[in-house]
Amino acid sequence: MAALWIIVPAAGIGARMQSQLPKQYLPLAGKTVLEQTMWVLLQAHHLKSVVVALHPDDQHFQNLDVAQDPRIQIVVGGAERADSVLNALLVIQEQAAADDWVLVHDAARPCLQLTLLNQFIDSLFAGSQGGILAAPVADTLKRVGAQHEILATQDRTGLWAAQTPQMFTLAQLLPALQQALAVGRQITDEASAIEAAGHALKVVPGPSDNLKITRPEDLPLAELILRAQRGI
Ligand SMILES: Nc1ccn([C@@H]2O[C@H](COP(=O)(O)OP(=O)(O)OP(=O)(O)O)[C@@H](O)[C@H]2O)c(=O)n1
Ligand SMILES: C[C@](O)(CO)[C@H](O)COP(=O)(O)O
Repeated sequence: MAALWIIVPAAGIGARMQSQLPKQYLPLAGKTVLEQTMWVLLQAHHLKSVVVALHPDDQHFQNLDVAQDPRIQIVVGGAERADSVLNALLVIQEQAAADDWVLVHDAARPCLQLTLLNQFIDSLFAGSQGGILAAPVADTLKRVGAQHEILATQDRTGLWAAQTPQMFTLAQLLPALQQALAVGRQITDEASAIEAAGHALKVVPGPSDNLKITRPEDLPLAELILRAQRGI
């Protein structure tokens, strides 16, 4: 029976957050951002293990209660998010079965609802095609220059904003990511590598509240979302 491995890229420095602490360790609804994310992921269907990619200098994770969960493994992250994911995949490859699945979810997306996570997993698990959560773009998109001048208004027909989780078979994801990085392709999500490798994938409509905490104003919004979701 195939199993699910989860990768949590958590090795970023959160520069856009402009905070002393890396954003994954900022307080959120009584815990840290990362703990809120891990609380959901550790309840995933078919879960075998969660591999968390940490910054080489991370001194925070070891102090979290969740770090004691025996299903969690730690790997050193890389220079870019894709490098962190690749490092985790190489650890998983040593332990996984050929038909196992890998789900990647950003540490910075703590508002993913458990019911949605497991619906997403169950919708893909019995098939062979991977998939991503995404939401159709709702705003008019402008291409803006360095002086904040409008360069063009982009046609947003058919444009969706990719989120995480993104889930693919290990057999597809590892070689696709290795190949994309080897040729210097700009990889900002796993689907980019899968697309470049010519694999089909499904887009599963995701909610607009599955936000990625990126800038300071995102944290109070995430607090409101989580407290509303969990009744805290
Ligand atoms: N080398 C990196 C860079 C990012 N990430 C992780 O990838 C997720 C999404 O990346 P992003 O929101 O860009 O986080 P940061 O890179 O920390 O933010 P910034 O770009 O503002 O520094 C985050 O959970 C982050 O910790 C990672 O594991 N390894
Ligand atoms: C993976 C991702 O969250 C999908 O939208 C996004 O690409 C991460 O980008 P970042 O610049 O690493 O935050």
